[in-house]
Amino acid sequence: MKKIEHLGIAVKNLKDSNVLFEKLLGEGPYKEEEVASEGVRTSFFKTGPNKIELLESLNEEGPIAKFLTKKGEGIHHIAFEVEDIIAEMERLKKEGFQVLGDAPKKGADNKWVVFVHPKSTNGVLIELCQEIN
Ligand SMILES: CC[C@@H](C(=O)O)C(=O)SCCNC(=O)CCNC(=O)[C@H](O)C(C)(C)COP(=O)(O)OP(=O)(O)OC[C@H]1O[C@@H](n2cnc3c(N)ncnc32)[C@H](O)[C@@H]1OP(=O)(O)O
Ligand SMILES: [Co+2]
Repeated sequence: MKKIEHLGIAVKNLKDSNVLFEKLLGEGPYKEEEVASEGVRTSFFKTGPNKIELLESLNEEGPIAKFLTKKGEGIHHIAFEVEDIIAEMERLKKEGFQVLGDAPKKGADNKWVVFVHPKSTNGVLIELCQEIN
């Protein structure tokens, strides 16, 4: 794994949280993007070399809506950038992690993404991502 690519934070209201994080970080989001396949609207902030992804649910059944109901707002996942997402999926499966799905999906910010179930990673949802060329 190359580095932590972003931290994902589940929020109830993206507009309100954009204002809050702009106050916190001193700079507004550099982009907003809807990812219909995940049922989310996202905004991205830069903090030095690091990124924060805020996630608002577009529906009442998706992963962010469920997370907000069960746990409330807060850190939802850690995303790691990888060189070869397919190879990394296979490596993690062999190590006994529960990789979700058979193939990477198109995520936000021009990335292929795949997730690892939090039940197999000490309660932390992990995202692997690779830049789409
Ligand atoms: C914008 C695209 C992309 C990007 O480019 O960056 C994103 O970041 S999208 C982010 C949103 N998408 C996802 O989270 C997809 C992956 N998640 C899933 O597939 C599901 O959420 C899940 C992890 C498989 C859980 O789904 P499910 O079993 O249907 O729902 P439950 O809500 O009942 O959860 C079961 C169990 O797991 C706990 N849980 C769920 N989410 C998390 C989490 N983020 N962190 C820690 N724990 C989590 C949940 O609390 C339940 O626990 P128990 O109640 O103890 O059973
Ligand atoms: Co993410």
